[in-house]
Amino acid sequence: MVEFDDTFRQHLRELFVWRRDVRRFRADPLPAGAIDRLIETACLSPSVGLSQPWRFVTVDDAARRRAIIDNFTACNADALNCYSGERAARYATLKLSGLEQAPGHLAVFADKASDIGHGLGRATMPETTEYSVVGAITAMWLAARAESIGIGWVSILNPDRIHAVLDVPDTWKFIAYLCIGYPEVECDQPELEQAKWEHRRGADEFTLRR
Ligand SMILES: Cc1cc2c(cc1C)N(C[C@H](O)[C@H](O)[C@H](O)COP(=O)(O)O)c1[nH]c(=O)[nH]c(=O)c1N2
Repeated sequence: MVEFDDTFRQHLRELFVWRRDVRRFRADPLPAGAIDRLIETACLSPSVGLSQPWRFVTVDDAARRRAIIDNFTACNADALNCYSGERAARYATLKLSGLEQAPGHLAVFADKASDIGHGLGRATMPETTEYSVVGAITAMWLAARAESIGIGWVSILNPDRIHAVLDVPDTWKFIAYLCIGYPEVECDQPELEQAKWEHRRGADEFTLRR
């Protein structure tokens, strides 16, 4: 039986507070096996019916990385066009990916066709497959921070294009593209908050009592 004491709980709380979405990476490479270790930790996550629907693709090929970066650039330009006035001006100043600098690139998919788990828990809520994968990504995000490794989630991408670039099975649904590396700075405040785009709100704003 493993027990966790107050000191551990304090550290765990700090881990949650100091985990960041990282877009600014140092150039130094990740230690050998770091991403594999993070994937192994992610695989300890809960999943509907123990289906483990997460599928990971490490992207090291320079041409594929370039194609992903080009897709981000195009999608980000489209996103900018959805804003106007002061909000557009502010959006244009945001750095919304570390794709160019990050030493590690990891795409994450949900396998919608896997038999693992025998369908348990998915009949009325097939979307629990995707929920399971997002949970695993969150676990990986925290595990990385515990090793001073930063992760940045990039969603300003076209899923069909990501499929084509990475040549993965049709039954895999694109969930996330992660940039992984050592952050330039550590901070306890989201970058979007520092940029005055949005601020973190307290739990009371999101909690109903019935
Ligand atoms: C599903 C999803 C998708 C994205 C993100 C997150 C999640 C959960 N985030 C990161 C997001 O902006 C960030 O988590 C919040 O701003 C809060 O900051 P911290 O994660 O606490 O640093 C994110 N950030 C970014 O710069 N580009 C992006 O495309 C995305 N996409």
